[in-house]
Amino acid sequence: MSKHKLFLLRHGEGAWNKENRFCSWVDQKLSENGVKEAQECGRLLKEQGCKFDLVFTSILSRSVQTAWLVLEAMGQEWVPVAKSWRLNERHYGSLIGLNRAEMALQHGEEKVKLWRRSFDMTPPPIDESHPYFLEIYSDHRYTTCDVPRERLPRAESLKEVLDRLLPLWNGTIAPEIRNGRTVLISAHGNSCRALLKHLEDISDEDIVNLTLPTGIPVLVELDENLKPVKPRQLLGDQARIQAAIKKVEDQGKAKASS
Ligand SMILES: O=C(O)[C@@H](CO)OP(=O)(O)O
Repeated sequence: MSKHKLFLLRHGEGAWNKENRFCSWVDQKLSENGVKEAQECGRLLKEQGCKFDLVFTSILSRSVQTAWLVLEAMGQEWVPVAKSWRLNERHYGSLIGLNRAEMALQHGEEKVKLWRRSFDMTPPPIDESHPYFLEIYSDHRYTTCDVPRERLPRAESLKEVLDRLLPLWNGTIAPEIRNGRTVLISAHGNSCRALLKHLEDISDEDIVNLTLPTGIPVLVELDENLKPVKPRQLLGDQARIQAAIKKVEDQGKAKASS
């Protein structure tokens, strides 16, 4: 029997989702469309009568901004929000800033799909010569993490995302849920995929086929052991959701940028 409701949310569209560049740890804000998606999500959750006790976000602005907009649209601005780098988007290493469609042209769509969606492939690490290295590692936010800056990742597979996310899940989020709190996690495509893999025990092979659209709340109903009692539900208009998933998948199709 369902005992707990957990809501996962990939932030609304960011400026680089639109430009089709790997964004990862670069701190892009939401696009105009992303703002609308987050507000729409809040309206939908309000309509469904959701009441949150606690929200978790990453320390990237697009996930924080999404949480604010959702809570504002729900009239639940008072709900406490906790932030952790452990919910950040996957670190895409030296791929950060590159255009996915151009990468598919150069390396093939299969390779880009593996980089984007496989469980244990780590992209080449970022180094000091990378155009976004300084912007990321000199940012004050990374001095506030529970690991020293030198030990923060330089690239991550989905498996490594799950490894850094699990201490937050097991140590903080899961106990709150067990205590009866209704939690919203406003995070990123790959941090949500990693958590879903863990909760639903998705195999390394099958996780390749899980893509999450921006701004669509995912409801996971859990039993007292925090095991899902039914398939996850992506809330909203199902035709729109399928189109939004296809849009994200198509970002990896080969195309020269104009
Ligand atoms: O750019 C990123 O960091 C992520 C999410 O936007 O990209 P992808 O969908 O390719 O994993």
